[in-house]
Amino acid sequence: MGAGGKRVTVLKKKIDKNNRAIVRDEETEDLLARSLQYLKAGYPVHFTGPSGTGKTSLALALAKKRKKPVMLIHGNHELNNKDLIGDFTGYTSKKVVDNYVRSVYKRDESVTEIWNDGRLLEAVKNGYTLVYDEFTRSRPTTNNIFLSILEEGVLPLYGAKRTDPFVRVHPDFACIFTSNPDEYAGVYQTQDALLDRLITIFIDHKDSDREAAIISEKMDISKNEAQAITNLIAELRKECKENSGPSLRASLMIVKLAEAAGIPIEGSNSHFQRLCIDVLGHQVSRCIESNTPITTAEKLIIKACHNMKVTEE
Ligand SMILES: Nc1ncnc2c1ncn2[C@@H]1O[C@H](COP(=O)(O)OP(=O)(O)OP(=O)(O)O)[C@@H](O)[C@H]1O
Repeated sequence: MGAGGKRVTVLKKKIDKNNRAIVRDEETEDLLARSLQYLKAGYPVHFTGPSGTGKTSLALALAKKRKKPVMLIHGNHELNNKDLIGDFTGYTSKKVVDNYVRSVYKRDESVTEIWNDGRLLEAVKNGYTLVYDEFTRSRPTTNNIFLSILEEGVLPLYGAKRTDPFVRVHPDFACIFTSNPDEYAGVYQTQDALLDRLITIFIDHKDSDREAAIISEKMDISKNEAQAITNLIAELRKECKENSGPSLRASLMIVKLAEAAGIPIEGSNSHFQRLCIDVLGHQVSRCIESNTPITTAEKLIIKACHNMKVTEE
């Protein structure tokens, strides 16, 4: 009891759940510091690794460290030079009719095309930090433009009907790429010339202790509950083929959904098991070798739930 007989309530640390900032443990800080040095020296940095390991979050955190405006591009098959460099988007017309002197009627009409800078041109011209997320999803021919930027320091204005054939890259311009190695297969192998010019850092799944520390800091659950969930995920990941399986993203989803539905973090609870199957079932079924992947995945998840232990604080 507190002073005056009143019960003193100890509130858990208030966490802003909408805060998208990453939790920076020592290894993350070190990685960001090294990457910043590479950017400062003029080399583009490329984070590659399995899905959900935090590549995009890291790229954005690194970009923020440069304290320059950040431009974000998502790689996709449809992306083309017009999106990157810019395009004419229409016309403006100006008409002046001069009838001041009654007998004289003068009509002056001009039409101008409206040009809109593409995202890459804007970033290159103004020295922004460009984050090119999942760049291997774009066609290699689209990404070729980066070779001129990185090699010659110019952005060619292909087909832009502009008077200048190119724009010089602003000295403050920097580029951060992310990709998932699974997506290099097939046609994307031809991105090798570009990959050769990047400092590529592999971002793997963190061990369950690091993941638990991130979750307990980001979400309103205890360290031990977070640890129990990341252990469960790590156990399932072991069943998966290399570099696949559920990620930190799945752990975060389970915590968020359990909290929203008032489900306790308890492996023996049937609602918790159901939630885990919904969040993890499909992903686990795709990463294991089995003739009946869905049933096997469900069994593995239930087993991992039964093995789950939340140690007392
Ligand atoms: N250090 C961290 N601190 C807090 N949250 C993190 C951290 N790293 C990753 N996350 C969270 O994990 C989830 C996945 O991160 P992110 O989207 O950056 O991964 P990714 O590797 O880019 O995934 P994908 O390849 O699927 O695009 C996000 O919800 C992100 O907020």
